Amino acid sequence: MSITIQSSSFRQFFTQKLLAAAMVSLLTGFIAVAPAYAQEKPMSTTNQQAALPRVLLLATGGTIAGSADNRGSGAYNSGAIGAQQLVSSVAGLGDLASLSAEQIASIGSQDMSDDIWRKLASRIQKAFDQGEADAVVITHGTDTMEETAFFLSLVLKTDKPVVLVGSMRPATALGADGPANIYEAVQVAVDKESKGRGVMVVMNDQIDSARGVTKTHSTSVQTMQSPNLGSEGYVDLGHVRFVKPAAQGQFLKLPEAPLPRVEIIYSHSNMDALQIEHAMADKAKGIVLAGMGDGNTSKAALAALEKAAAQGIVVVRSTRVSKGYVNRNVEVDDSKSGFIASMDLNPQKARVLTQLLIANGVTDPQKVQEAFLNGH
Ligand SMILES: NC(=O)C[C@H](N)C(=O)O
Repeated sequence: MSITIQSSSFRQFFTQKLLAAAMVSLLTGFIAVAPAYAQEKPMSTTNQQAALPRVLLLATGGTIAGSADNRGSGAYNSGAIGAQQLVSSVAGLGDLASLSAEQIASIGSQDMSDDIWRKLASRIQKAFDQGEADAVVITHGTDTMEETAFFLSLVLKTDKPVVLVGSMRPATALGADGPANIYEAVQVAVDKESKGRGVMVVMNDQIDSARGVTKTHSTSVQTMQSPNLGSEGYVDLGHVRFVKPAAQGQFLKLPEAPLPRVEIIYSHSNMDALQIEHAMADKAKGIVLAGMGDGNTSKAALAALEKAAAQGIVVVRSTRVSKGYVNRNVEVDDSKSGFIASMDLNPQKARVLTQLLIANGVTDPQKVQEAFLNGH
């Protein structure tokens, strides 16, 4: 909205300049209005365009780009609609920003890969380093959105906003949530207060940090939440309202793909050591335990994990519980066993951080633990 005011006040300013030029010309006896107009007009066009922030939209697929033959059945193809079509389907976007769109991938985010992460990270870093964009918006499936967001937040070196957005209903659905989510994502991306907040997720009027956010519902549009850290803010009837101060986490160098092998092992009653032994035999560089409660598991599994840690495998205790921290040395003696407690990070995010740390040569349990504490 401020852009509309700026452009109309510029028109006022321009009209005044034009009138002034005409009066001067008349007074001096020269018909100089036309040259004055010719001089001023290109300036006005350039300035109006310059007033709009430049947003680079990178499309990766997901339900937000999903298309269904039958509006009622629930079945659809993820990633069927291209970046340009997505952008042009959202009325009013052109008033918010000067947008350019690129297709990075066309997948359901269940197929997200290290290669696409690298592509995304490199493209964004280049766009910022070369001054091509003031902000980036990424359209992405919701299944692994939290992992991509967290990965990017760790490897991008910028204070410019990066916003991930998705939807729970395909673009062809009645009441599709994608267009409103894209509009709000761009609103957040161009908001002055978004600078220095790192990577964010915007969906269903809510703004969440890359570190805090997780998918909490398999089908509802109100799925993205930050159970441990709380939301960063809201988009409230067109107003972007942050409720937390800006903060950015740690930076790790972008490694080559594929990232080191780190397995997530889900804990359950009557658990033996078999899966852990398989991970060790498969040469996993790290194991993240999706433990019970505060990151617990059976005696048999614990003994196997101790063996893994003794062999130099990075062992992180997280939890299968959807809310709460995993703290050090509660029911498990992490200091004795060489384990790392995941703190606020769920297993899938603990895996991303562990992979990046190992790729950056950080494997000492104490150093890994420090990295888990950094930025939460
Ligand atoms: N709502 C979604 O976007 C789910 C979809 N499977 C995806 O992650 O691509």
